[in-house]
Amino acid sequence: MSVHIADHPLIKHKLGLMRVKDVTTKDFRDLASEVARLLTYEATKDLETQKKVIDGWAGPVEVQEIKGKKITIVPILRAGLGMLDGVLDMIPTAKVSVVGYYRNETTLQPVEYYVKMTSEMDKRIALILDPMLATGGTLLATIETLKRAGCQAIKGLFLVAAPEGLKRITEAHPDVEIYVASVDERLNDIGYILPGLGDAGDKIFGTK
Ligand SMILES: O=P(O)(O)OC[C@H]1O[C@H](OP(=O)(O)OP(=O)(O)O)[C@H](O)[C@@H]1O
Ligand SMILES: O=c1cc[nH]c(=O)[nH]1
Ligand SMILES: [Mg+2]
Repeated sequence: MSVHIADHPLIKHKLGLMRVKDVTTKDFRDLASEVARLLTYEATKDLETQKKVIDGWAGPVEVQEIKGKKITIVPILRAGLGMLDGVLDMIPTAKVSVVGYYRNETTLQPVEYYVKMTSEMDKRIALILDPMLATGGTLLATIETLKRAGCQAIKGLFLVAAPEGLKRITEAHPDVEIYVASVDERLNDIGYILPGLGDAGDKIFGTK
């Protein structure tokens, strides 16, 4: 399955708090980070582990360690930065590959303004972070950039997605695994998700 809708009570509760009209910047930021942490737990459930023997306090002991591909976290500027701390709390050794897109307000097309990836993208699992998956244009552009860099294993973590954007992504890239706290009702006529969160970037950075 490529779309995983979170079914955890803590995620539902925290997302509900983020939807409050007058939520403060601090609360929105804290909650974005907390939900990102919980989504990371969901998105890493299928990582393989391998056994190894270490020196424990009472002698040799068999433990498990993560095996295989290393992770690179890919926050999409700017709003994706609001999820980065939460994900790094869970995967502190991950390399971070940053991509920057803003959505043209009239055409809703993504405009790329920054890309800085870590080395050996072909050997890594990419974990894309963005609070919002609306028309899907930004995610589509990000996936294409990652695939061009050789990345073969891609997952994306989102707080809220619109059905229209999800359909677009799953049709174009069925191999990409999407983890989302909520799939909302629809897009409005200016490309915002309803009921959604409003402008997530502005809420995280306190702009507007
Ligand atoms: O699915 P789409 O229709 O492409 O829309 C989603 C994008 O829009 C928002 O970014 P925005 O352009 O507002 O930039 P920002 O993060 O700098 O606020 C959001 O954080 C996504 O990146
Ligand atoms: O609802 C939306 C859609 C795009 N970007 C946002 O921040 N919110
Ligand atoms: Mg924005």
